[in-house]
Amino acid sequence: MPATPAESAPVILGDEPGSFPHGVLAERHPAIVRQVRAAFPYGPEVRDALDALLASCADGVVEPVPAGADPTGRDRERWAGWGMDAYAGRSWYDVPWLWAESHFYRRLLDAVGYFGPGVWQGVDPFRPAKLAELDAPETGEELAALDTLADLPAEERIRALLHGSLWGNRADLGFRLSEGGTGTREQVDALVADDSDALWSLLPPAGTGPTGATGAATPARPRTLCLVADNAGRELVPDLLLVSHLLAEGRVDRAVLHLKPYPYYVSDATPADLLDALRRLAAAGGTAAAYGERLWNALADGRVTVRAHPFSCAPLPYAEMPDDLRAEFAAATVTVLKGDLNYRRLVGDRWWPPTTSFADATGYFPGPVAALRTLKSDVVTGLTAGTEAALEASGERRWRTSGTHALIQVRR
Ligand SMILES: O=P(O)(O)OC[C@@]1(O)O[C@H](CO)[C@@H](O)[C@@H]1O
Repeated sequence: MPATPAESAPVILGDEPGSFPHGVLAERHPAIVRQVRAAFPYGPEVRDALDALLASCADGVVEPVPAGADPTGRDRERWAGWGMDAYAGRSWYDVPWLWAESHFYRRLLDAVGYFGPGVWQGVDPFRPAKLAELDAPETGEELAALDTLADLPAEERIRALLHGSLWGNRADLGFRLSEGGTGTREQVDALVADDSDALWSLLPPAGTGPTGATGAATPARPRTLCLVADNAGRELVPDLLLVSHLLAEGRVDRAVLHLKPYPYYVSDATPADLLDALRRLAAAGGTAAAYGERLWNALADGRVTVRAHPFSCAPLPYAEMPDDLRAEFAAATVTVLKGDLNYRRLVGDRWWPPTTSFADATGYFPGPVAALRTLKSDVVTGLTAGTEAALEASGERRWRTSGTHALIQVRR
């Protein structure tokens, strides 16, 4: 029997040396600052600001967003609403880890002058890394492999596309900084939970209606997929292929792509990254270009829309989402959240017992919801006791954080 979520599951902090969250604050963040410092010929002012952030990573504190720090002038107010007053002046290590990480990316963008005014306004500090990945030979190979999909039976084809999108989540540039590798470490094709049948029951092919939780057919209405994207490049590309395929099969009539309003967690996809991905699909030729063209047309005629909601970069769980976002998700046939960070925000960044029911943890979500995620942090719910025991017995100590395992979880 899965456990029921207890409000008391402790919120994850980064205060325990040797833990994964502590390592992110103490090692990953400084590595990111150094990478950004080397990415562009920033002048002395930016370099000094980056050095100050680097020093702060070791023993600094949360600092309020400077007044007028963004062109809209609303960000300071937003951060106040997101808990800044409670956390300003406290150590990075003593506030919720999710909050500290999000604050780090906001501080980094301030340091590089992203919010301007000035020459660096709007320049994505992670763009060189994102483009290198998009233009890497491996990306070309993955896109060329798409040509062979046509030979597969329809069910296998869509499964391959779903798994491409799922495992594309390993393409997380922040994660690779920590792993110190190229990301080519052998992928253990291990799903710790697989509710893909439930996902397809929500999105059956055209002409067949979706079934409700009881299995009964639900009345026909335009089917809308909300895809809350994660990383750009080698994750966004397979996400787009999946969306294009779902449109082609009439499994969805519309899609809303939720992207980040500004660079975040190194490689999270922004609207500019979407354009780069479409460009890459077009350049690939063959089947990939055809998939890309279909998506281009759907964007042009409004069947696919793009959102970059400020809450997408909020340091809070989705349980605290604002009403306008709640209404959008409520109207969707299903909302698919990609990746590890979205998963943490979906179920709450807490030390849940792994057998906590996913349905209960996401019970607040305003409509059917699915998570496609490789495991890159300690949070996990919805495992059976048997799966948890097998993982613990496997001898693979870092099954929660190494990205070798993945899950497809659905709450209808
Ligand atoms: O959301 P993503 O791209 O799948 O992963 C984000 C990530 O790399 O960053 C966080 C640590 O910084 C963890 O949630 C996770 O390991």
